[in-house]
Amino acid sequence: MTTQWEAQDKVFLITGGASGLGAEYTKLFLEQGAKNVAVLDIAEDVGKTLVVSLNEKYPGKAAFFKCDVSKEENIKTAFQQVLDAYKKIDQGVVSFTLKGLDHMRKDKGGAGGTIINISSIAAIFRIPYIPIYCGSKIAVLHFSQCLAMSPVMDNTGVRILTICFGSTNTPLMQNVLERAIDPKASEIVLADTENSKFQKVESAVSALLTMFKEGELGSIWYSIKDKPVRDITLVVKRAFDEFENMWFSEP
Ligand SMILES: NC(=O)c1ccc[n+]([C@@H]2O[C@H](COP(=O)([O-])OP(=O)(O)OC[C@H]3O[C@@H](n4cnc5c(N)ncnc54)[C@H](O)[C@@H]3O)[C@@H](O)[C@H]2O)c1
Ligand SMILES: CCCCC[C@H](O)/C=C/[C@H]1C=CC(=O)[C@@H]1CCCCCCC(=O)O
Repeated sequence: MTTQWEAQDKVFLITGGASGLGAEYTKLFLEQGAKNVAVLDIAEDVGKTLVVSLNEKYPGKAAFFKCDVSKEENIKTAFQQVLDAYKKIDQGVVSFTLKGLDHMRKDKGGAGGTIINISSIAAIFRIPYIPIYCGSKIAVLHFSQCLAMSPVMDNTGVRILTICFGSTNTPLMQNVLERAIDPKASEIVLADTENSKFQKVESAVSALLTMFKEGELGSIWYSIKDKPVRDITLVVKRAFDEFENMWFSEP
């Protein structure tokens, strides 16, 4: 029987938590009984407005911390502010893995818990008009995959999970045509955008919750087209095993 993880009484830290999917995870974990949720985001006004509205329903449970996750100093400062406010962080969503891991790992006095990294189908599909985005998303996937391997993670008590979402209806998907790297790409983008079935935000959020409750350390999940979330760890592992076996089989 799979262990069921619960959000009840846990402290969450969510980067990019002011809007889009991050804001929905914030709401989700409060609904699930989180003790506190720290929302980190670069967008101060949006983040503050969100926590004001959440605190009406969950008094004192949500707080906003301004943080640009592309800046190491910002991450350090925001982390310290969250720890000063809540004393610990035991669950985190997205892109702060090494800093988060350092605070959370049991072998360094942390509370253990879960780190969820948000990847994308752009990590496992080759999409020619968004190469930088694809590169960054496979980096998230591979970073998480390597980090979760034995023996490095054996004593940390931290569960690393990764999810690959397909197109999901959030602000990220607005004005996409303007963001293709090349004007020649626009037609392909348009066709792709029209053909691809954007899933509902609720489907992505429900997928994330299932993964949070059931996911094993190092597992990788796939959520597209409003379908039930799937654990794709073995599929990804098989691909990498094949390359590694090619290397090991050479004399
Ligand atoms: N929407 C999709 O189709 C989709 C699909 C797969 C993966 N994803 C991933 O899900 C995550 C959230 O996407 P979304 O669709 O909710 O996007 P979004 O644009 O709606 O929201 C992103 C949030 O991140 C914040 N942010 C941006 N740069 C930041 C920075 N440097 N520091 C701190 N905060 C920053 C923004 O202010 C915003 O609140 C992203 O990692 C995205 O790649 C989205
Ligand atoms: C030029 C954009 C074209 C988008 C159409 C594409 O079929 C959609 C891809 C989304 C599917 C999952 C994602 O993560 C993808 C989200 C893509 C977001 C791309 C942002 C790129 C950027 O602004 O740097």
